[in-house]
Amino acid sequence: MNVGLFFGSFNPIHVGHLIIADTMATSTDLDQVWFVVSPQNPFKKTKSLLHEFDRMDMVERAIADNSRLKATDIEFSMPKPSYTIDTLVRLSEKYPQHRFRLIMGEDNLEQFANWKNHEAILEYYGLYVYQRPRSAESAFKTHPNVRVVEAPLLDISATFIRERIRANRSIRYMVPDVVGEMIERKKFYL
Ligand SMILES: Nc1ncnc2c1ncn2[C@@H]1O[C@H](COP(=O)(O)OP(=O)(O)OP(=O)(O)O)[C@@H](O)[C@H]1O
Ligand SMILES: O=C(O)c1ccc[n+]([C@@H]2O[C@H](COP(=O)([O-])O)[C@@H](O)[C@H]2O)c1
Repeated sequence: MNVGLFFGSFNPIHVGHLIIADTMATSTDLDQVWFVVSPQNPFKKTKSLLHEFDRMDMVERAIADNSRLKATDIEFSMPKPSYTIDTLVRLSEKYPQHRFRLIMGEDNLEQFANWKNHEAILEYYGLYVYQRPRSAESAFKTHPNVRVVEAPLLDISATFIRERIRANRSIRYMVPDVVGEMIERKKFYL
């Protein structure tokens, strides 16, 4: 199977993430998209970052009814901070039957040259890039293993959602109902 990997904190997962993942899974040769939930980075501890198990739980609930979307907690047991190339290698060892690619917003291409072994990521895995509202042109877009995929632009972020919750404002339609209910029940981000 061709599997696209979508990395993130998902604090919480929102419609911006879900629409990209579903668009990638249904308009390319990717058979599935897996959300790779990043653990708490020991160097980047922020008060609003929920425990990794709670973020994973929200992702799993959000995608439960979509057979093309999956989630993995593989980085929870890896040395922190986890480098993307190490996770790609680990996943390829664990699932030799799958071919993994990296899904990335155009904005992340700006820093991509500084990533650990980014040449190996390009050569052995490849990138599926989607447009973002604000991002500069990147030379990586013309690389033979970089594919630009058309997807809707949704200018929404987990930061914006957390701010709305703290201000007691509605986040309806910004996250799936099951995620909104869990956030409310567990009093997350208040
Ligand atoms: N609205 C969106 N549309 C497309 N991609 C997004 C959107 N929001 C975030 N992403 C991308 O999804 C990946 C995971 O995102 P992340 O979990 O950091 O969410 P976030 O909404 O950017 O969070 P935060 O606001 O807390 O930084 C990142 O590569 C990020 O660039
Ligand atoms: O592997 C790397 O060198 C690397 C460097 C910076 C970022 N990343 C990955 O890119 C994603 C977004 O990172 P950040 O720092 O913008 O939250 C996240 O999944 C990181 O693991 C990866």
